[in-house]
Amino acid sequence: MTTGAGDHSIVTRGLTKRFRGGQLAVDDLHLSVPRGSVFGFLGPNGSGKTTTIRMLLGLVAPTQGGWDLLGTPMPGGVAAVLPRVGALVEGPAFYPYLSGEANLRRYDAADPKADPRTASRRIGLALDRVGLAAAAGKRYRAYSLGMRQRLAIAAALLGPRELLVLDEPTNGLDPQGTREVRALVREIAADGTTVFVSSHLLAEVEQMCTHVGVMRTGRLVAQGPIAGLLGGEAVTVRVETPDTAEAAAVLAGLGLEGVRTGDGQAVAELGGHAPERVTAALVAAGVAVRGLAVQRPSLEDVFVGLTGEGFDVDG
Ligand SMILES: Nc1ncnc2c1ncn2[C@@H]1O[C@H](COP(=O)(O)OP(=O)(O)OP(=O)(O)O)[C@@H](O)[C@H]1O
Repeated sequence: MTTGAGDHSIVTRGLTKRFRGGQLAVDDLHLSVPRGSVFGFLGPNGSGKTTTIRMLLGLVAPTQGGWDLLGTPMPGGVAAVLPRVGALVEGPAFYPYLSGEANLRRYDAADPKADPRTASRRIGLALDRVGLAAAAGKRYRAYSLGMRQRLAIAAALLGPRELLVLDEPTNGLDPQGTREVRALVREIAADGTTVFVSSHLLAEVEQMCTHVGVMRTGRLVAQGPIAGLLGGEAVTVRVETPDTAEAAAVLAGLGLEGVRTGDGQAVAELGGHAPERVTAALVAAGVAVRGLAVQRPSLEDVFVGLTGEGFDVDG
């Protein structure tokens, strides 16, 4: 199926960045971020995520390649498009002794494109959107880590946005703050804003995103809907038993594929078989079943399958 530019919030064509020292930070990137998606831009530290985001926002010039934001070729369209894009790349510096609201006022006043006549309304909406309306008058220094990051996201939402770009928004947060930010990202997406969010945490992307692009040393090794990437991996059934040969025979007899044994286990691809039928067949054949587990593929399995390497899942 071919898709028009209007279906995608971000499209890049061979986007490449070589720094002056010769470092190839981003290498021939072809990204397609569908409108309405929560797109997880996943990769270990140093894989080129921030450099890509900086190029997308026109903060650093690519060495090669082109890109569209919201259907408009860049960098020519920067002035027209950027007001419709919210971004959190390096968190804005907030004043500790000012309230959240006063900080947003200062931030907004420093933006020459922002209309001061609508500032109060826009600030109110942004605070409300990130769940800080009740804490708007509190000093920033009294905010929790999660509240601080939500205020930074509010700063990116001081106008109606079609696309929100967040660079590692949960970095440095405590577990509570991380949960708050993840929930907020999902809410913003539910409002219809496309969210492009970078992360080095597989589990986070798996929980928060509909789509993923996987970076490895400057190259995009996979992209697409998470469900599609996971769908390529088999669901397996793992039987713990002293009778591995008998169990394997039962699994093969049921028509399961990829049957293998070892280490007190018989393993096979579950295919379309119901786990309860498999269990019943094993028991009926007199196999001593100590345990039976159905393992669904995770994004980590997909990642390891793609790159042959593990991933720093815990950050
Ligand atoms: N201004 C620069 N000059 C030279 N090299 C740079 C510059 N900025 C980034 N790099 C290098 O480019 C590579 C990609 O860095 P980048 O910050 O884009 O990765 P990242 O995936 O965002 O990682 P992190 O999460 O650690 O920021 C790294 O090897 C980095 O050292």
